Amino acid sequence: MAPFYISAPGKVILFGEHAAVYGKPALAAALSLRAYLLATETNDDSLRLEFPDIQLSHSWKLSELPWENAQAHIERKNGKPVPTDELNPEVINLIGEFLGDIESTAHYTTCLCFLYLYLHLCDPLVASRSFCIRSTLPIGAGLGSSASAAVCLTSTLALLGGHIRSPQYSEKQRVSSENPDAEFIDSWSLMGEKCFHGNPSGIDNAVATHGGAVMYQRMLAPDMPSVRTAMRNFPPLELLLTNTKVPRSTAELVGGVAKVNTRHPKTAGSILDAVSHLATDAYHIMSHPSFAAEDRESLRQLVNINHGLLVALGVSHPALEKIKMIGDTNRIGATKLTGAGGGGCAITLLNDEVSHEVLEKVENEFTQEGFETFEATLGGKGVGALFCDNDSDPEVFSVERFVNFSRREDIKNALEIDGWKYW
Ligand SMILES: Nc1ncnc2c1ncn2[C@@H]1O[C@H](COP(=O)(O)OP(=O)(O)OP(=O)(O)O)[C@@H](O)[C@H]1O
Ligand SMILES: C[C@@](O)(CCO)CC(=O)[O-]
Ligand SMILES: [Mg+2]
Repeated sequence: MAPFYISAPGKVILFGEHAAVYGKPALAAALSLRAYLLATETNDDSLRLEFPDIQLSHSWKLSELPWENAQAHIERKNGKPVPTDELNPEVINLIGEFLGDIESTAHYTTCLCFLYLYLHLCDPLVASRSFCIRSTLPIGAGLGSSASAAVCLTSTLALLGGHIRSPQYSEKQRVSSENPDAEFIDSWSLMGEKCFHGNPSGIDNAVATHGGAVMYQRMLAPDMPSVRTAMRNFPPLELLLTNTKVPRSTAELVGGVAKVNTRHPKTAGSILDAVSHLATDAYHIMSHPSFAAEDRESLRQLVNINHGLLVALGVSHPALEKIKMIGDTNRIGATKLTGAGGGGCAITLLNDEVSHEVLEKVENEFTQEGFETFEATLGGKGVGALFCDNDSDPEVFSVERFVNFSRREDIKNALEIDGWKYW
């Protein structure tokens, strides 16, 4: 199969992060920053991962991977592998011996995610390949980078394994609003997210798959499907996205909230219920056909309340509080952490008519603190593919060039081109 790209967006959680893990509703929107995966055939008996964004280059001999042994433990329905509530322990054990030489947690979880999805979705008869991922998203910053990577890996391996068709078929199906291939990608990328952080709600991979903006609610009963409500009239929001650049792990932060919930169940329960109410209120406000100034003011109020509740759960960070303090001092709007917190990004819902001078002053203060602000739009496309055909510029599909891009804008300029098709 000729080289091809898969791309999936990151996300911004507007309301409801962490509460989403406990089955409360949360609102999130696709971000215009994305992950891109280039799949190319190699002429040796290997599967090669080139993930320069996390300084990972790793390969396995295709013939040595336990594909056959794994099949005995994989449930299939109509020939397709069935996702499970928990990671399949037998398959995890089989993978374990192929990860022994990997020390860093980020490398380990990424290789675990790849091998878990490969053994379930791909087919060893697929020629040996190289898989390279690059992101215009900041990694580990609360913008869904793990989910966008998981959706890229899932879509690539499911396409190679014959479990989904290329997206031009889905474009025809969209008329019937059925999109089995996108649902397959969504459900299997959740398995990928489980490799990254154990107990994901599914909101990140849902947005990375389907794009747009959603109210999402995980159902806690096993086998109960989550509820994803597309927000069709997503209102234009003036948002500032600021990265503290403080590294952190979603797995650890989600684990920290679980400890609070175990030690103080009633208190934590009241906090999570309050987040549930504000997320539901925000959904109704954002769904108003005539989204007006008082609606924007109500949303900013809910942003401040949501941030306070996340502080109470212990997932803020002094750098996030610094962003909030600078923003509040200059009255630019309402600021909250987004994603798992503990560092990473904050979003500010800007006040109406904030002057350019004030915004420039604030952004200079952020820069002096070592923070990075992002221009980004919300509500864009979900997972898509770009195939190399006779009319394609071979340079676009050069692994060498793709691996060596050193700036986000180089990736963006090279790949925001015509020809992409979306599931
Ligand atoms: N471009 C990439 N290449 C390889 N691995 C990646 C890439 N982007 C993300 N990852 C994997 O995802 C991990 C970061 O996931 P994590 O869930 O901690 O942060 P996030 O997804 O950016 O934030 P949040 O989950 O709060 O939205 C990285 O350590 C790495 O293992
Ligand atoms: C913190 C969390 O709510 C969002 C992470 O982006 C975890 C999840 O919902 O999977
Ligand atoms: Mg993540």
